[in-house]
Amino acid sequence: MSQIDAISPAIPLLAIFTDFDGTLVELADTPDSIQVDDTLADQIQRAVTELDSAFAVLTGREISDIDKYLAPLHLPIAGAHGTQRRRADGFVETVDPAAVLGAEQIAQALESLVIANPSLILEPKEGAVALHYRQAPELEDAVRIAMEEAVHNVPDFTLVPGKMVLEARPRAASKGEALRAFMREEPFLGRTPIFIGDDTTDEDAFIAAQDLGGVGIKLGDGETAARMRIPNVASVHALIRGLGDIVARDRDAAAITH
Ligand SMILES: O=P(O)(O)OC[C@H]1O[C@H](O[C@H]2O[C@H](CO)[C@@H](O)[C@H](O)[C@H]2O)[C@H](O)[C@@H](O)[C@@H]1O
Repeated sequence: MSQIDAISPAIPLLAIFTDFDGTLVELADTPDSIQVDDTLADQIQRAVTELDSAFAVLTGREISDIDKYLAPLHLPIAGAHGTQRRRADGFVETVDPAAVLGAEQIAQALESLVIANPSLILEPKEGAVALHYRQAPELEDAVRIAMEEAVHNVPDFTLVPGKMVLEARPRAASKGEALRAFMREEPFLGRTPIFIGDDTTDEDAFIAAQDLGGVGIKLGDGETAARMRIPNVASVHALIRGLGDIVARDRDAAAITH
């Protein structure tokens, strides 16, 4: 083996993108009752360091939510299904005012259904809306009908089904578009993207990662465009640790050889 072979990276320079709920943390009964592993922020920080900060979260939650759960980290994040975006340099893009207004109108239109059915959870976000029926699965059809009506009056919005939730977001925003935007910028530029997710709302980002020469990794069962699968949240944590280990090993090997 030549010296060059000995120090060449075992894997290409990677950019890691990951979903949050159901991927970095287990699903819970309500959005606020998730349990975040005490070591998660440290594990991610190590990967961030080893990957030269090419690590971002693409989530349906708002950016502020992820900051709270992953404190003290302040990662690049696409929030509210790509409606919000904080770049790696910390700059937070302005959310389209039409999206903010549209989401407010949709949330308002759903209020009477939620008042009549307190087991539903309405989660208004900046530029998107989630209506959760995990506590009342029998209301799935009522939720769909109400959401369709609400979105009908706000034409630039579309509905995306998630896990026991129906969400409304602007047609122009998606996790796939967010991944593509990050990949045009440092420190992601030129790297090979990996996106890990568990839900139908992650499909756009699997496709985007694969279009850009990378790979989508789907957690769990279900039809998917992702080329790889991973069984559970614990395996996602192990993968993130493992990728950090490989990069560190390559760097150390290169340092010894030089
Ligand atoms: O894109 P993600 O990071 O996966 O976020 C998707 C949605 O996750 C949250 O809802 C889901 O998780 C809740 C907590 O486990 C669960 O109770 C709910 O049934 C799930 O749909 C979050 O509340 C939403 O805002 C996100 O869009």
